[in-house]
Amino acid sequence: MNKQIVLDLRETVRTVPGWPIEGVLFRDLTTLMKDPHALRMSCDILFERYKEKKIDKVVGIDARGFVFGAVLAYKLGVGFVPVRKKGKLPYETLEKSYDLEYGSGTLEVHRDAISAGDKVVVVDDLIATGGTVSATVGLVRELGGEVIECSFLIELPDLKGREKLVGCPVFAVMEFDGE
Ligand SMILES: O=P(O)(O)OC[C@H]1O[C@H](OP(=O)(O)OP(=O)(O)O)[C@H](O)[C@@H]1O
Ligand SMILES: Nc1ncnc2[nH]cnc12
Repeated sequence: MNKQIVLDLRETVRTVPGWPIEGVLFRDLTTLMKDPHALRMSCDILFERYKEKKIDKVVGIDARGFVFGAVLAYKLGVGFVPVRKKGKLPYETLEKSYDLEYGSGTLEVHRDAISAGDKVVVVDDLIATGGTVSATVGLVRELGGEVIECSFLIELPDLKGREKLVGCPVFAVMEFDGE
């Protein structure tokens, strides 16, 4: 019988102060990802949460949302849709601009990636100000998709990101304060 591995996932996240700009406490998930038990536990938590929800597609946000989103899609047996930083997708796209904790940007999705009525879960590694995910939810809804929930490994509650997601449930595996 497999020995159960009890692990505090929070301890596998590395904090890097002052990156990419002064004043930011960067929560680095590469240390969680390189730990096989932490990676598996994180992905299993997401799978258990959505396995009965009749999800049609997982939307993952460039770039760190691709890691967890693709695993979730594989485990659910559904398709994966990448929402990418502007200029990376080759076919017809829809785009939205957004602000985040340390900058701004534009996200794109292929216009044919989501069909009207698709039940979608949006996955990213982290929600801070919520700018990135609210732009993503806007793209999914414009294509006729229904966002069942936005799902993260980490929420930074001090930055009040979930307040930007009106009418959209938010789930996070862990929370980290600003200090
Ligand atoms: O809630 P917000 O304030 O919008 O911030 C959260 C976003 O910031 C990070 O991505 P980043 O833009 O640094 O890109 P990366 O995943 O390519 O590193 C993170 O992966 C989220 O996508
Ligand atoms: N503090 C933070 N750590 C990691 N990723 C982020 N994205 C936005 N803010 C972040």
